[in-house]
Amino acid sequence: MIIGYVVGSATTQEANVLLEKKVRSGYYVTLEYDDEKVLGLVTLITTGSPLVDDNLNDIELIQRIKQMGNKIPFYMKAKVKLLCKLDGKLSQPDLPPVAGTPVRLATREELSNIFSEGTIKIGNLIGSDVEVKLRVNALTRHLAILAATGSGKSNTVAVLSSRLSEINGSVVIFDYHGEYYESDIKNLNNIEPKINPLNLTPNEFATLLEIRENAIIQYRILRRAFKSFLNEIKEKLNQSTINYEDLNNKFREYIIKKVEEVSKTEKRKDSKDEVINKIEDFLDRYSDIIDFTAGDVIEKIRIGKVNVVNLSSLDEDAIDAIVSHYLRKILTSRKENKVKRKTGLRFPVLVVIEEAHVLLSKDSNTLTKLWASRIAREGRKFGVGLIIVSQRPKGIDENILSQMTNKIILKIVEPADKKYVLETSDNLSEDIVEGLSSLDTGEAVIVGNIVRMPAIVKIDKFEGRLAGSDPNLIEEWKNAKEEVEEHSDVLNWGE
Ligand SMILES: Nc1ncnc2c1ncn2[C@@H]1O[C@H](COP(=O)(O)OP(=O)(O)OP(=O)(O)O)[C@@H](O)[C@H]1O
Repeated sequence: MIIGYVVGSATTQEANVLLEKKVRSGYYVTLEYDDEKVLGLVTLITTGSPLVDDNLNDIELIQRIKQMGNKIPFYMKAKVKLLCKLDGKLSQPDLPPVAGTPVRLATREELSNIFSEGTIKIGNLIGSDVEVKLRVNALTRHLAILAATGSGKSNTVAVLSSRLSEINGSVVIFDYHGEYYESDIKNLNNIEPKINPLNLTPNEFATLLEIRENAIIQYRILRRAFKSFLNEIKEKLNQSTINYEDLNNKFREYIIKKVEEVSKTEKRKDSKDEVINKIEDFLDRYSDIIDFTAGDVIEKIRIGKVNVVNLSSLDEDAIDAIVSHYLRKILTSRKENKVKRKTGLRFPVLVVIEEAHVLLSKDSNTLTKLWASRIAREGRKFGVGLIIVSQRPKGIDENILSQMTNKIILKIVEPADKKYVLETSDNLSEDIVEGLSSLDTGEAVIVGNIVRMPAIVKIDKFEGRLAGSDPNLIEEWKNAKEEVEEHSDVLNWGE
């Protein structure tokens, strides 16, 4: 069905179309010219009138035209981004369309050949029943899910991760707000956020204490003390002269005693004191995640599951400690498996980091950012993919965001966010980014190797229940009031 004709000047990237049928931005069209069929994407719709144009300043003239019962003539135009030739290879158009070239809505078959070739369905092209299926193997080149608050990030994560688990995928979600932990996502595997010091290397423990390797004396003291502690404990455990619960209660005392011992040969006392302060501080802040009875984090990750680490009860520093520890263990364990085959994590993992503008902030050096950067650089070779989620893209570290080859971008309104997303993406164009403000909830632009062409998609609604959604205040007040009235003899909340 012809919807209009090319007018004015055009390039191999873009053409303007005078419409005779109504369409909305996000629709796909085809143009046949130069013996080729070219796929286009409507990125902007404008209207105007040859009679009542911007120069008209006389309101009475309009009123008189309306009073004579005449309709004011108007036109609708579409800006069309030329995507590719429908030649199987989806190559770039060699020539622009000339004025008068007819423009048709792309057919279901034309669109299915491009967008329905992937492995897992994420939704449908906007305004159509053409399924959009993602090419899952491309996820090792990482993915960013970006959107303003309330636009559908969590829904997208839930749909994506549950469908990945249905094809035996292994996803680890660091659940910042506890939304997935209590949800009814299929194949859910909840993991308690614990770290067992016996599974830490001295370097890891130093990193958790934020003792950097360039703090040479402190690092040396801690490294010696922790190694000596590990050797002694492992010996006692072999002789079963100590139990794990006891360790949980006496860890602080044991490790500080070791620091005192190894520091005897050190000239500078202040370094020892600094190390003890960092240990005290660490255990004051992280005591609820240190657990000698906890197994190795890698052993808790299951294949074909959505492995959710509930971080909602922890503060930002503890979250950083846990997430960085997991990232480090996952990357090193996958490397181990690649080299030794028989040991280490035996399957690829996709790791979802929410609140990426906090944990991967461009303005701070979190422990998580250190390892997320390594995974962004090296993870592809070892089957570790990052999926970062944020409602404030401009707060994310530029190097990390620019390595997220794939993007699912829902509604973004803030100009600074849009500009930053455009600057850190080499597969997004200005006109597509401009259109982000007009997306409705659950509508997204998907770009990168996970799709063959930029896709404007209505993401499927997650069938299950996600926790963490906004509380129903009226409902909760009503229930609480009824409870007080029912038990007024024992309860006197808020009276
Ligand atoms: N694809 C969709 N189809 C229909 N409704 C959707 C879709 N995605 C999200 N919603 C609805 O929009 C609301 C917000 O969704 P969601 O919590 O996923 O957004 P969010 O960006 O994660 O929000 P926040 O930033 O607050 O976490 C929810 O009520 C959800 O049901």
